[in-house]
Amino acid sequence: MKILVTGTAGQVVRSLAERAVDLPGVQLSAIGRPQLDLSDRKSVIASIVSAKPDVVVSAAAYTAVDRAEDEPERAFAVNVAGASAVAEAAELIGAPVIHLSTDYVFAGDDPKPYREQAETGPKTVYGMTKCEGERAVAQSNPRHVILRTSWVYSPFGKNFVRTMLTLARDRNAIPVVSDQWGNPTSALDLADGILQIASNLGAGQFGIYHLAGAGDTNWADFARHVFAVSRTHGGPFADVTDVATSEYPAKARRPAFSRLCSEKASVVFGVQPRHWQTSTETVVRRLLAQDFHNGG
Ligand SMILES: NC(=O)C1=CN([C@@H]2O[C@H](COP(=O)(O)OP(=O)(O)OC[C@H]3O[C@@H](n4cnc5c(N)ncnc54)[C@H](O)[C@@H]3O)[C@@H](O)[C@H]2O)C=CC1
Repeated sequence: MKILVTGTAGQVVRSLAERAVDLPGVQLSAIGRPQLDLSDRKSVIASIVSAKPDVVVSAAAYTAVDRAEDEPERAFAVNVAGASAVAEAAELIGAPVIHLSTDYVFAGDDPKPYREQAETGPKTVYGMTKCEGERAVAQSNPRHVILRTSWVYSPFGKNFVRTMLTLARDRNAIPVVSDQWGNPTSALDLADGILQIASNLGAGQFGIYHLAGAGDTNWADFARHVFAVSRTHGGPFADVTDVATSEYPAKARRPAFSRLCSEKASVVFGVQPRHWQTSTETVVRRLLAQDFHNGG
């Protein structure tokens, strides 16, 4: 099976590349700028059609949540028109598309874990682009799996776990928001799930799914766990001070509740995400083993 992933540098694509290496019968390739630029429809269609994969994973996106508030046109162009072009290109060659989306499509005011059919109501430009992107993908290719995930971290690129470890090198105490709740998701676990879905995808299974780490937490407790693991392994650690969202202004409003219920993906595809604490341990250990403060 030939899997083509959009983007070459993102956390999810790098995790997919790593996890696919040992999978028999799977050939995974990644394509990003300049050959495939989501803001240039022609480049998207041409590069995907010429690669002729069996499955397309649409992982590249405009992911700068705060910056999107200042440049909505660019964010919409990439996350709606770009995502739509990826799905359309897959449709042209008869391939299904697995498209990554986010908890930001929800308003974030419901403490219960969101199920797939829950009403969307994004509060940020990024969330609006991803929400509209989902609709565009579904319209462009009926053979789609829209996979919403949340709080992604990994040994690669910029993410919360790397940021905490980097900050702890120079500080004894770090203020972290404690009133936003969600499911931290290791991109490595997400990659395993995506590969499992890609290998088992059949008629009747297309649609929207949630796939996030098991268990939930808030950012402050997430940071505490990162430091507990890091300390055990001789890495940097700091005291975490609880901070309210209202004391920590950001351009884009963060959802208070981002919990995703991943039961449907588990029932339909047999995908069982690991507990976030277990996966955090794996990622912290890997970050400590590399030069983590240099951006990965
Ligand atoms: N990082 C997170 O916490 C979460 C991410 N997601 C979604 O998961 C997917 C993957 O996220 P990550 O790997 O964490 O993102 P990332 O920010 O690590 O990587 C994004 C990738 O998209 C590429 N890209 C950006 N603009 C592009 C363009 N115009 N043309 C081609 N490539 C372009 C970048 O070069 C990069 O390789 C995205 O769809 C994102 O919206 C969903 C929920 C949470």
